[in-house]
Amino acid sequence: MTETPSSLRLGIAGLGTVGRGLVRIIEDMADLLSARAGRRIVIRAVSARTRKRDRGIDLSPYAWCDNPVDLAALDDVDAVVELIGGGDGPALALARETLGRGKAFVTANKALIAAHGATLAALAEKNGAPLRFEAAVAGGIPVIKALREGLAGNRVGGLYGILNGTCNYILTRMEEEGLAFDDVLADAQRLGYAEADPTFDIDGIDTAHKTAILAALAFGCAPDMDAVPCEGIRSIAPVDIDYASELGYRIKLLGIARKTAKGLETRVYPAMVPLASPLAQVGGALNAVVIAADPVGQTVYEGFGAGEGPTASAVAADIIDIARGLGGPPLGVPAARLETPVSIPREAHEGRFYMRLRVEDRPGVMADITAGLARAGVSIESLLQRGAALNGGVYVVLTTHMAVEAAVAEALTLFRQLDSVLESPTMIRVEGEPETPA
Ligand SMILES: NC(=O)c1ccc[n+]([C@@H]2O[C@H](COP(=O)([O-])OP(=O)(O)OC[C@H]3O[C@@H](n4cnc5c(N)ncnc54)[C@H](O)[C@@H]3O)[C@@H](O)[C@H]2O)c1
Ligand SMILES: N[C@@H](CCO)C(=O)O
Ligand code: NA
Repeated sequence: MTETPSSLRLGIAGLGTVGRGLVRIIEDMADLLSARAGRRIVIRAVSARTRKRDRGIDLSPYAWCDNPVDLAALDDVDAVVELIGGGDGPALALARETLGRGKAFVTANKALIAAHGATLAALAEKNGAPLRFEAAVAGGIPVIKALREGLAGNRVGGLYGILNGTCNYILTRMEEEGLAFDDVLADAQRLGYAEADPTFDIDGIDTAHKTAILAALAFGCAPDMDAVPCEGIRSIAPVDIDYASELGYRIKLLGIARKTAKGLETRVYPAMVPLASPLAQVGGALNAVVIAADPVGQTVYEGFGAGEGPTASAVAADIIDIARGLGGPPLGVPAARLETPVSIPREAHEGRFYMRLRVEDRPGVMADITAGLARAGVSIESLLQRGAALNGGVYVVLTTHMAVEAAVAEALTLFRQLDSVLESPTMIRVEGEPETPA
């Protein structure tokens, strides 16, 4: 008689959007999951802030822990799933306790992995405990697996990602419906896309967490938030969305990681991407990642990066991997072999730029602007002046050829000193597509 493998017994911490979704998948798809995993996947215990809340799921079959960290010590829990959130606090304590005991740890928490990914990976490896975090980046899109496994036979040149559903949803509705930023944010929060603190979404911090993790997997380094200068979408005005479209672009919040001859550049900023590029087609709450690698070339991944079902499905996939006994270093290479790359500073970034200035409509103003650009060493690609702008003056909109960010910053400083420039100029970076390694 063949022996039936024992079930994989879970403790789940956090029963909010993702936790509830995971309980539903495990209950509703039990047979399919066990067929794929080769053993039953069962929930033994759960933890959340309040026990009584109506979540639309029956928790009565499961043991309850007031303190999520207690899940790790339960004898009938083999793997802990952390769906609380936060870079420190109970999530970190639970990760340390679980991995320290040699048990598997699954999380959707990008803040945690971005801050502590390397030390947790080292702890996991030391104790022979699996550590998985597919849902942490681009939710339901299997992009962690793509980088760690599917593309393992490639050298990555660069990757661009639309990694925050909330921001993409806001930018899309602003463009399509001409709505104000604040009205659309409230809708994204209602739909369960936004972080507990939505400033993490809007100010690009969530995208920076995810970019740091993708960079680590792509380039074999520790996730490093300090190396990801980050700007969000608060300052994106409807007028820039319109000019972008006129110039053949669409504005997207991008997480970027690319290796150049000078080092590794990781950045988060809203950028104009060509309308014909894959990222420009990604609307609403969808996420997408474009990876350029050698020898495979460009690969594109798109899908829902947030929301109950998509995110929980990625957590379920990690659990199945653990049940199957799939191992390997959590960050693709052993923690002891993670490199510390030279990080390209913000001001050394080379690229193309869009600028919009509201200026007085009188002779000589255009000459002042072009003189400022010449003094800073920035070459103009296109320059256009538009009729009356709000509150008097006219808009001058220009794009540059390749320029160094420090030079563009100098030009902007010079513009601010001109009497004819009526408000602080707007600058948005212009991107193409990631490049395969030279
Ligand atoms: N919502 C999404 O679409 C999404 C997508 C990808 C990743 N994530 C990540 O998944 C994680 C969970 O997100 P969410 O949207 O489900 O959050 P949520 O706010 O909906 O749920 C959080 C849960 O954690 C519980 N919790 C909070 N503090 C706790 C504590 N001290 N002890 C025990 N339980 C505690 C809460 O009671 C709640 O059940 C976060 O790391 C988030 O970044 C979310
Ligand atoms: N707040 C995130 C959730 C997914 O990580 C988003 O909007 O994409
Ligand atoms: Na994912």
